[in-house]
Amino acid sequence: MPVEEFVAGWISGALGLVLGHPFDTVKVRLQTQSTYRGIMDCIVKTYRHESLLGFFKGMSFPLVSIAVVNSVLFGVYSNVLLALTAMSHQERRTQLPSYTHVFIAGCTGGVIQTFFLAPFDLIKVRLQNQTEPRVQPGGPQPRYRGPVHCAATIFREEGPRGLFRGAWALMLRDTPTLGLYFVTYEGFCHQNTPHGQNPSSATVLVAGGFAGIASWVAATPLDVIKSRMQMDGLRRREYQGVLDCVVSSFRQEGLRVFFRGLTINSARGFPVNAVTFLSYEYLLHSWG
Ligand SMILES: CN(C)C(=N)NCCC[C@H](N)C(=O)O
Repeated sequence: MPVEEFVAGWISGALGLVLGHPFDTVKVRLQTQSTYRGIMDCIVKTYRHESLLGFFKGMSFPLVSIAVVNSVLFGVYSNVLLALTAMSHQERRTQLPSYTHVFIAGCTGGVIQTFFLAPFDLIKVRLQNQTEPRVQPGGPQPRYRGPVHCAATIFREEGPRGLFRGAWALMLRDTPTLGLYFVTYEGFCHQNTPHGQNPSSATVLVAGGFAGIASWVAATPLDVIKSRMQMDGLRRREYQGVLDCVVSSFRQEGLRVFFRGLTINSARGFPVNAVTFLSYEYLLHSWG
């Protein structure tokens, strides 16, 4: 099992995360809180109330975890594709495997990375939704004092299964969309690269960006449900499950609720994944 894909996935995922975390914080707040009138209102209030640091709340954990998650995602994808097509990463650069095999490998990576992502994503969402300004001595203490305290508090108050709250919604969100993610990337690279050559850096950047947009547009409806399921259980349980959350959200807020965060997901998805794929390809090429 080639290890370099896992390491390249680790490094490229961390680079993409730092670039995209402020977008992600605004998105999560728009999806789970009704106090903001829109993206700009959320950005202005967050900056005014919490300074620039407010946009980076909940990032320390994902910086560790996204590296692991991205490592698992790219490593599993690449090795499943190797098993399906008997083509190495380098061979695949010049000879496109079937879209079916790419989709299957992407979905497999999506399922497996969920097990690693679920607890970390839960902690990220819980911390991102804490809108208190930086703690002043004697001021109101936020519920969670940091990622480790958040994990310990969830474990104590909601039990070990509490750390996997929203995991089913996360798996339903990520499995098909990660298949689409890799199909979009591989297809765009193949369509825009002369036969037998490696894609240029510009092609990889644009292909990665489009893959990010395509996957996040498809993922946004379940992304909203996932975030709401993760915030459920903080006080009294509001939802009996994913389907109940979907029906209840639709009944209360209409179809538009499933597209909350779509703009910001798309705006974030392009640069984050352009950087992720470019660094991933660069690292594998340099380790060639
Ligand atoms: C749920 N969806 C759509 C995805 N996970 N798409 C793959 C992009 C992953 C990347 N680390 C990012 O955060 O954009």
